[in-house]
Amino acid sequence: MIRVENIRKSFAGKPVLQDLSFDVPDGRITALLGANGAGKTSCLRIVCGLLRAESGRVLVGGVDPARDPRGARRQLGVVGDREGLYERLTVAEYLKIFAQMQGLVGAELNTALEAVCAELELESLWQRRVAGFSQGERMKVSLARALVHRPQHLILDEPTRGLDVLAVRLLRKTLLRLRAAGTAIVFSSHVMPEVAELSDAILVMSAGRIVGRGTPAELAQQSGCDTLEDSFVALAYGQSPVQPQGVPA
Ligand SMILES: Nc1ncnc2c1ncn2[C@@H]1O[C@H](COP(=O)(O)OP(=O)(O)OP(=O)(O)O)[C@@H](O)[C@H]1O
Repeated sequence: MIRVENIRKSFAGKPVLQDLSFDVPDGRITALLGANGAGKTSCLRIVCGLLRAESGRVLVGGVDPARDPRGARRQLGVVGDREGLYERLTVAEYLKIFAQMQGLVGAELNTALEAVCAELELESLWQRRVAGFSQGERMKVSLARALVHRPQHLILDEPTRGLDVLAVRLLRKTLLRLRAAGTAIVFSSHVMPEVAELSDAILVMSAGRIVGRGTPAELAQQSGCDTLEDSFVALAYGQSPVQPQGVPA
């Protein structure tokens, strides 16, 4: 489980996360849904230990990434907003380095590489250099890097950005398989259908705060709206749904 307790963060005196608290349980997919600049990436970077909160605490499987970044990283897979792929390496070389950095060696290393290659359908890319890969191919490699050490927790920052339908389907299939295996998954997005379809719980973020949480049905109840999009607009911006022309509000 990932636990976020009362985290605060400012940049140049401007608060971007304000007393944020939530849990991401094992075997569940949680979505951070928010407009541009709501604070999703900053929040996920703090959970990964890439950014320090000014106050509050994060626990990843009981480990605080601010105190024990290596311990937390062993339990975390991260698909970030910046890909960090090494263009000159083949997929096999690249994933081997990351698996070794996670402490895998010998037969365990080979088994992990074979498994991730098969699960993410990477066979045809395995011996190719990353330079020149499409967006979908790059996402597969990023996801493979995040999963090669079989982490208990997975964090994805806008994972479907720029992907075509087949790549989105593979990602969705992978996340559902991991959820069934008990992985705690949190992803950020502003794509409503994707969030509605994939997540067990949605955290609506606005200006660094959580302004709604629950399933799409629970958010609809909280906001008095019918659709997730209308619920989001009502909760994040305090606006009523747009009425079709000719229909009184
Ligand atoms: N390193 C930084 N220095 C200064 N300001 C920053 C920095 N990182 C983020 N911010 C600011 O913090 C706020 C939240 O940014 P963040 O990237 O967390 O939002 P987001 O919800 O992920 O947005 P998007 O959907 O556009 O990716 C924004 O106003 C952004 O400009």
